[in-house]
Amino acid sequence: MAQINPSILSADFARLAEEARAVEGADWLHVDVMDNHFVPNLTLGVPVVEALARATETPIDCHLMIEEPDRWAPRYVEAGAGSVTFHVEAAAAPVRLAREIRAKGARASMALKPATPIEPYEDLLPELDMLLIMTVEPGFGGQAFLDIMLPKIRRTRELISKHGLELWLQVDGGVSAETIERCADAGADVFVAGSAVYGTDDPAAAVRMLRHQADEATASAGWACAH
Ligand SMILES: O=C(CO)[C@@H](O)[C@H](O)COP(=O)(O)O
Repeated sequence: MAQINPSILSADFARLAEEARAVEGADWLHVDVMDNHFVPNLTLGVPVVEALARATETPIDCHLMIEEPDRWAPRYVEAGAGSVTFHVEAAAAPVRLAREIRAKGARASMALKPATPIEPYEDLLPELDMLLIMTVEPGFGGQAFLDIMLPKIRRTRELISKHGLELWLQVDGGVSAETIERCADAGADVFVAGSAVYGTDDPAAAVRMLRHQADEATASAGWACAH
């Protein structure tokens, strides 16, 4: 079944605990950490992730858009994140970092910005639990989905199949009722959605609707999710 991870970046930051609970039933709560260096925006850090982990039963999927992830990612596992994503463009030693995240008890995930190809990282895939393909330039919610990322999603799904991996394939940016089916058809199985969930009157219903759309598209495409 497709996983839907609402992005807290599109929530009301003055009511974070309430907004986190508004999407219980989602698979993971996606938490965007931005440092104003790796991306031109500043959001939240370790203490807020700790507070969110206490506030909701939904596991935390932490996306680090920061410099020096080798130094910081382990702190987010300690803060309670069940999955930690670092950007390969920022990591000094991605294999060592993925192993450290796993050793500390979280799922290890690596993200690629739109201009970063997957092919140089084929040999790293067995070290990961999830690969995140950004479908917008990281930094802000509410941007338009980049259709030109669909071939990269498709090629990544082929690599996952070729190596027989159970790696999850996440997409993030501009995912909505209008775009989720194309992502699922191309091979994504984990979908981050910010404005398409928190921009509605009923975030929990939006999660269910997106999941249904993704599942239908995956079934027609004929490949099976690893979860
Ligand atoms: O990482 C990011 C942005 O850099 C995302 O997680 C956004 O928060 C997604 O928001 P929408 O594009 O779905 O509104």
